[in-house]
Amino acid sequence: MSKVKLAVVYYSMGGTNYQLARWAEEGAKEAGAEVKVLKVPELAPQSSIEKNPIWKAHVEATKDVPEATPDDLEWADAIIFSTPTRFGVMASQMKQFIDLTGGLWAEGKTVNKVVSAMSSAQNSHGGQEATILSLYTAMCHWGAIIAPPGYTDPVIFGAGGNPYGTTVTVGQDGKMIEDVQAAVKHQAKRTVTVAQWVKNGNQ
Ligand SMILES: Cc1cc2nc3c(=O)[nH]c(=O)nc-3n(C[C@H](O)[C@H](O)[C@H](O)COP(=O)(O)O)c2cc1C
Repeated sequence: MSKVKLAVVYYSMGGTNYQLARWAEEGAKEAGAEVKVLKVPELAPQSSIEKNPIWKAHVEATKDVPEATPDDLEWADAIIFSTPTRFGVMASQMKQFIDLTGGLWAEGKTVNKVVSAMSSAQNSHGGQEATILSLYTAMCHWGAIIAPPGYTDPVIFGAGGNPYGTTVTVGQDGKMIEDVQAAVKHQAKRTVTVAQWVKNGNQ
């Protein structure tokens, strides 16, 4: 059986979704996948980043994380997305990245990618599910196979119980107020498992 190739594609301003992406990487590696953690390209003007010390520090801390490209999606059997909730939908940086996959889509190369999504928001009911669904809507157009966690493991109940994908609430100080590490790792393992079925199921 050949190894599942997983791309964890994230956007983060303050580090939350970056941390979710790293936990997903750990979970997927434990499940035997080959993993790339990739950030989507920034769209905000440098002047906005400079005015926000937390944002500026995060950009600096993650400067060595490679930027995601459509080639990475072609490489991947599975993709886990992680994006902050922004006015109830995915961050524009993530949407722009998805919008640049039109060429891959036209060649039929987005079909049967196994996908799953995670998010964070400042309020416990601030639009997390809507954000994940905004990603899953685009995934239907890709012809991707959406692998939500559902309630496939008890850890989900201990992490806010979101069956659409792991989500976490961040306080005013930018720190996560729930412990979702185990839920993220479970979601990553499940994504790899489903991708394994799709990739090797006919062998
Ligand atoms: C422009 C903007 C819009 C946001 N919209 C929402 C929102 O609709 N609901 C919410 O609870 N939090 C909202 N937030 C807070 C972000 O979701 C929160 O800062 C983010 O999840 C932190 O993730 P990060 O550390 O990876 O950047 C918003 C933040 C910004 C900057």
